[in-house]
Amino acid sequence: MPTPHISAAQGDIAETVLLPGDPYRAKWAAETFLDNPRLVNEVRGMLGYTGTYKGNPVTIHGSGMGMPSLSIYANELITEYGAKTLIRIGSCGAMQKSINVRDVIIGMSATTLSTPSRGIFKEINFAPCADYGLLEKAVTAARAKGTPTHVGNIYSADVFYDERPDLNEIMIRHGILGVEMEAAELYNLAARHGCRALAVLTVSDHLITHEALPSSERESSFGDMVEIALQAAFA
Ligand SMILES: O=P(O)(O)O[C@H]1O[C@H](CO)[C@@H](O)[C@H]1O
Ligand SMILES: O=c1cc[nH]c(=O)[nH]1
Repeated sequence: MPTPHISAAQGDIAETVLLPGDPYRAKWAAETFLDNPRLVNEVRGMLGYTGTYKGNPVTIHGSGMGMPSLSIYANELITEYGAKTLIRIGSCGAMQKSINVRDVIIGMSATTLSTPSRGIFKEINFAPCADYGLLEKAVTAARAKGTPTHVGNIYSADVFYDERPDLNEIMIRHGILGVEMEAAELYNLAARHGCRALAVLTVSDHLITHEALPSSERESSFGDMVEIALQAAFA
């Protein structure tokens, strides 16, 4: 049954869903890595494609930017379309000197100031964490590809233009690898609904060195991340 934000028919969404923030990354990844990709959603321009990877059905669907947006799509994909494995494929800013632009960061856990789940967790400081099986398979796939990869705690921020530089300093001092804006709520929702979730991120810019990936190089750098996510899902 179509939802307020997804017009796909039942059966048009695969149990495995890759979630980039950017709907055009969904289009590019589906057309580059899937066999027979077809458009299954374009409500509000949030593109979703379903195809196969090595014979396995996969949907690649935009999540939009930020946890409230991701929450809408992940909720509908899980509760109305039966998604079981959800892997975010996103960009992030590096927060440690040992990490370089183009490296991959896999989010073992995700620190936040708040999430859309705050209302139900109340006094509980729930620790959003990745599915270990997916994480292990993603690490194996990344090592096999030779992609420089870092695994650990990430920061899912509520704002891109942060007026609190002291927060980043505290995150850096506590070993946070990188900052992005969706993974924590994806992990919360996966825990609530008995799904598997993981965030595989490509470093697009560096909060300490201020280096940034030129837009001309983004696609080729993001390709490793997509392949790592697909291999983790089906290993
Ligand atoms: O590249 P995506 O997947 O959108 O991820 C990152 O980029 C956006 C901010 O520019 C946020 O969504 C952040 O999480
Ligand atoms: O959320 C994000 C994504 C990329 N780079 C950042 O600094 N923040």
